[in-house]
Amino acid sequence: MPVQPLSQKEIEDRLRELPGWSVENARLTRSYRLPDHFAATALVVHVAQIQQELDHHSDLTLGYDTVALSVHTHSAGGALTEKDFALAERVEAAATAHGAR
Ligand SMILES: C[C@H](O)[C@H](O)[C@H]1CNC2=NC(N)=NC(=O)C2=N1
Repeated sequence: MPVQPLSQKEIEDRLRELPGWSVENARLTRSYRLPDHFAATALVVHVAQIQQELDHHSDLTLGYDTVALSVHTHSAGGALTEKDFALAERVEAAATAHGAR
């Protein structure tokens, strides 16, 4: 079943539940600072596991002590959908566990 684009109101409501996340260039976006490079790398691996589990994949960028991600739903023509917010919620919990801020 195709996943439906969220309305602007739904997106704004969801964003209120996800501090630090925003919509940039029509993609749901967040960047994190980690304690060191190894912690940042571990978060990337954890996010990769979550993405495989959800079958939904962000663009992920690893820096020295930073991890940045952005996501939209390819199969909805690049719109934001429930899948993007479900991924963001899982990533947010993982990031906290890895000491991200
Ligand atoms: C076949 C596979 O389920 C699809 O290609 C999935 C994989 N990961 C995905 N990730 C994202 N961000 N959008 C998609 O539409 C998408 N589709």
